[in-house]
Amino acid sequence: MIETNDPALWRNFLPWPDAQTHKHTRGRLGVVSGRANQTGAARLAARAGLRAGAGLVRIFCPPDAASVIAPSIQAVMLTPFASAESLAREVEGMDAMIIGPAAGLDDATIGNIHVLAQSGAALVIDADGLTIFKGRAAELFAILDRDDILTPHEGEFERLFPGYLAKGRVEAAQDAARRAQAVVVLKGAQTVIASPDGRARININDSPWLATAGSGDVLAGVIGGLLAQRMDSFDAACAAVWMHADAANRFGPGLIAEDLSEILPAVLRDLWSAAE
Ligand SMILES: NC(=O)C1=CN([C@@H]2O[C@H](COP(=O)(O)OP(=O)(O)OC[C@H]3O[C@@H](n4cnc5c(N)ncnc54)[C@H](O)[C@@H]3O)[C@@H](O)[C@H]2O)[C@@H](O)CC1
Ligand SMILES: Nc1ncnc2c1ncn2[C@@H]1O[C@H](COP(=O)(O)OP(=O)(O)O)[C@@H](O)[C@H]1O
Repeated sequence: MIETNDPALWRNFLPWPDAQTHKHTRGRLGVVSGRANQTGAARLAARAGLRAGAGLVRIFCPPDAASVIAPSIQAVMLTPFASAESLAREVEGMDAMIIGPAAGLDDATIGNIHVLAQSGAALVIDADGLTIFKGRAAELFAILDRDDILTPHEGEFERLFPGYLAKGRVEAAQDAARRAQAVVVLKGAQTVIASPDGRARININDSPWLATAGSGDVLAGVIGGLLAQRMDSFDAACAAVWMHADAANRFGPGLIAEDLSEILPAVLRDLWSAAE
């Protein structure tokens, strides 16, 4: 069944803090950064995750990237790691992890995804985290859980699910979610969100102003922020896609990826006011 993605479907499941909440109970989100010259994408995702309400957000970076990232973050925290084994130790206790934005197309990214899949955190896998599995997608699908989320644009989708798009975007995303046994967010005008149980929603508030570098990294961050707060993965993906597009529509001309996280509070405020 295909539904139109609408706040009425998930607004009452959005996570809000209450008097008993502290930052650790609100949800811990981690983002894996690329090397020193590729850190912007992780920073965009981390800030968006914090804005989406994760209580604590930490970037995990290769050692050479630490001195680049440290001066450009404030509330977001930073932990360098030197190997997949050390990443495995450092991410203990994380509720959700994002990997892929500018992660690097090398074996280290594959090794890092393998250890994150064992970590107990819900995963958002985007960008290089998808592309690196071109020609070996079964290896990725074998380690995913049903609460993990893949966020391909059409180019990345074709690398993991060759030929599927010939059936049309909705059927392609549904088949992909069944094949991967994970939630699939097929990005683009009218983003399709598909669950491994066959449900699918199509987003219709998309904004062409989102066609700008880094906007997908911000979407990964919003999804991760909601996941870290233990929102159901399919609903979190639907909510994040709608909120991301709503932020872009509110900003309009001149939008760059950095703007999206700054508009998010207004989007959240309206959803909070309307929650029952
Ligand atoms: N501030 C940053 O540090 C940013 C880093 N980014 C990262 O930079 C790395 C490389 O990004 P690239 O843009 O080269 O990689 P892509 O995989 O996005 O693009 C490579 C090729 O894929 C095809 N493609 C791209 N988008 C498509 C679409 N929507 N539909 C169909 N085909 C499409 C095009 O042929 C393109 O040349 C990624 O890891 C990405 O996460 C980007 O997210 C942009 C911002
Ligand atoms: N023409 C468009 N209309 C609506 N949304 C778009 C359009 N182009 C891109 N987007 C959205 O912008 C984001 C781009 O993500 P992505 O391609 O991963 O970019 P990046 O890798 O630069 O972050 C996605 O959320 C996608 O749905």
